[in-house]
Amino acid sequence: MSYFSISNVSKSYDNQTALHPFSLELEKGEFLAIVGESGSGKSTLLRIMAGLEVQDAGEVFLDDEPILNPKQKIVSGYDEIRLIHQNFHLYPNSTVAENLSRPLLHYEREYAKNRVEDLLRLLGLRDYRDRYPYQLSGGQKQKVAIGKALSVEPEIVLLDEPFSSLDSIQTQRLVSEMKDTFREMGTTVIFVTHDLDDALRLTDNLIILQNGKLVQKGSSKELCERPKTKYVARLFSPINKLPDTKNSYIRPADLKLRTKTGLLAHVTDSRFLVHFNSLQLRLKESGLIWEVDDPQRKYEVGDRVYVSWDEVKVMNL
Ligand SMILES: Nc1ncnc2c1ncn2[C@@H]1O[C@H](COP(=O)(O)OP(=O)(O)OP(=O)(O)O)[C@@H](O)[C@H]1O
Repeated sequence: MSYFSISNVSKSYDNQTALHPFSLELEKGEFLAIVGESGSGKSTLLRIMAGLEVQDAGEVFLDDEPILNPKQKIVSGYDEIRLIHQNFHLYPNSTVAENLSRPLLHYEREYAKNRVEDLLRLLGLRDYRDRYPYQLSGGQKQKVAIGKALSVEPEIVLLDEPFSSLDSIQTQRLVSEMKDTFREMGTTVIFVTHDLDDALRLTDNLIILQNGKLVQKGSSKELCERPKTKYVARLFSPINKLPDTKNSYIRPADLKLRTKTGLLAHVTDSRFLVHFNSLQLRLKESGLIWEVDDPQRKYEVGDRVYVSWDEVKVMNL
């Protein structure tokens, strides 16, 4: 059996299925991101993994030991598996160093002291050790919250959208810093998020969850090039339906714009984006509206263009 193993775990609330039978095997030190829209069952799954939620069926094992749920264990949860979410709690009247040492009250004093020093170094918070939470930025507060969870040296860290209160630049920086910290500690990490970009900053090992079901597992390249469903395909870009087909689609970046040969269309809208212009086209014959990338910024609203593509780029979903 793998280091962390989830076997056919499922859960319903009031006869509504939140999680269909879900299985997963992770090795020690592995990083995994679970991506899914709101309500797809991500938090339910993490809470079951952490022993904080009673599942209807299935089992979770860490190092061959069963993780017991709140019905089976008096004090629910485990020091070895820490769940970190957005609504972090810091002690407002305690400094950064005191916040980090609070979970270590029952540990030997010397050990606790060294552990806090290690965490301050790992998290780049040494200059802030004597500050109070109100004197910190949102990103620094979140780092202290993550540090609190890491103080007891968990084997597994479950991140439940912990960065959603931060802006995207803070999130990018924090995710890459945390990645180094987790690597240095050898921690196994599962990160759930609705944002594929955030997920990819941590790892390329992805699971896509939709309506409580695992729809696809793989690297970003595999999921982008061979998505199994429209939902997976749309995580990477909009998709355009080919005329006169039932389920064939093409991505805006895979379309070529020409002044001759192809499907005739008119440019109805153009947006200037960082790396290309995003055009909206109306196809003459079918009337379909398509999105097309124009990396050369060549076309303008009202232009006539011809669109073509490579058959290998067509996705049948
Ligand atoms: N305690 C509960 N009682 C009843 N229904 C619940 C409960 N917790 C979750 N659900 C339902 O289960 C489904 C999955 O919820 P869950 O919170 O796991 O999804 P999620 O992917 O984490 O969503 P979000 O990203 O919005 O947090 C949702 O339909 C939700 O309404």
